[in-house]
Amino acid sequence: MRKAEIRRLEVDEYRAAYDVARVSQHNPPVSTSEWDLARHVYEPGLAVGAIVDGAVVGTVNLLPSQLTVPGGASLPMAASTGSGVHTDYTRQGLFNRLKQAQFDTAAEHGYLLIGNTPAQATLYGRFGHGVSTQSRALRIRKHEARLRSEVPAEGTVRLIDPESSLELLPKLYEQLGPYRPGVIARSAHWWKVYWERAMRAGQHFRIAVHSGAAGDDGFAVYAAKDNGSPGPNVTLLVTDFHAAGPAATAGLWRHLLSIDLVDEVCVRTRPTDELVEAMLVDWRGCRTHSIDDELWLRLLDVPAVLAARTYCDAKPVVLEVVDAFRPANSGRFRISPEGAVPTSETAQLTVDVDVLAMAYLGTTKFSTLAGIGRVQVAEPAALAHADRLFATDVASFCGTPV
Ligand SMILES: CC(=O)SCCNC(=O)CCNC(=O)[C@H](O)C(C)(C)COP(=O)(O)OP(=O)(O)OC[C@H]1O[C@@H](n2cnc3c(N)ncnc32)[C@H](O)[C@@H]1OP(=O)(O)O
Repeated sequence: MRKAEIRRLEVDEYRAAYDVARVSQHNPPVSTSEWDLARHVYEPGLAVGAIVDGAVVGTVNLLPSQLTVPGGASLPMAASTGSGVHTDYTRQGLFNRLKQAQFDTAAEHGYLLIGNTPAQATLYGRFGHGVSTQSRALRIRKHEARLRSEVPAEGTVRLIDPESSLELLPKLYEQLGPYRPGVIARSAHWWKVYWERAMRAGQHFRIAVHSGAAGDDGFAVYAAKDNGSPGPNVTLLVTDFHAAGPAATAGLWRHLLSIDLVDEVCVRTRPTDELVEAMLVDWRGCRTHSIDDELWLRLLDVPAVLAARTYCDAKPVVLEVVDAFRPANSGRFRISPEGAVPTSETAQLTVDVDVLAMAYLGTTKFSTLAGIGRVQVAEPAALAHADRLFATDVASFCGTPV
């Protein structure tokens, strides 16, 4: 078997790399018209390829972003996208080598973390990625979904046309800011690749924008799906829903639940602590379809990432982090309400770097992870302290596919 060279890709190799990733996920090669927008997923120096005889046979890529962490800081994060290896080259260690090169590339460009929403849940743990946010998929039966009278009815909702959304949505999303831990920045390129491309593909999206006293403060994107029932009624599938505050959230729900000729409203990703059930006269009108893994994080610089978030009031804990894939990233830290600093004290708790990713945004407790054997516990009392230190006021939520 010919030995592959692993290296950064040149601009004229991006399209071939994009096709490797697409074909590995059973999609046809990109058309020329689609490529015009899809090419924006590539930024100079961030794509890596496995090359055999001058051809790309495997690839990984990064899209610049930022991650909101507890306390409100935004950290430089690169979103991992466009990964794949040609079927005739799989299981020869290429992806292993590509991931090493991807992590080096991200670190050299100053990214502290990599985030992704992977196609396979069994693949990424070995490379140190862990589930850092979870989201809830909901199904609401429209005829049972009368809102309680106490639900805020302040602002207004207007529909905007897809063309105006190209300018308005990116501005509005940015304006919403770091409103929850887990929210990530969407670059101009993200909007081209993920929004403009879907829109230009002819899908009939409707876009509702909520305005409160201070202006636009939330939006929901939805499309009607034939649900096979007799008659004109459809299912509304909400694919993108962001609102910074309770009034905007309530206003957008009010709009979605008021649309005629609808049997049910399905929303793919909402924060796990949003209690839509309690907004309804009939609690059971809203059902959880699933709780899903959402953003997976790979902490590339553990000291910097731990130092960047705030911690709640609790006794300090000495935490050891083991990174088998990037050993220089391992270390021991004293974590207290004042922050996280390296220490040589004896570790009370020890975790792998993917386990730290699960706890980092407050999504999963150390005590839960210890119960399933993912934390080495030298001092049991430290588990409750770690749970409190890493807790967040609101559930982390991303709501952006990458
Ligand atoms: C958005 C995304 O998530 S893209 C990533 C998922 N992409 C796809 O699934 C597309 C189709 N598949 C592929 O392109 C390739 O098979 C990949 C990317 C999944 C793996 O690439 P390969 O070059 O075959 O992986 P490689 O040989 O380096 O194996 C790396 C490690 O992952 C393991 N592995 C490989 N594929 C899988 C898998 N599907 N599930 C679980 N583990 C896997 C290997 O056993 C190996 O483990 P080890 O280091 O402990 O021995």
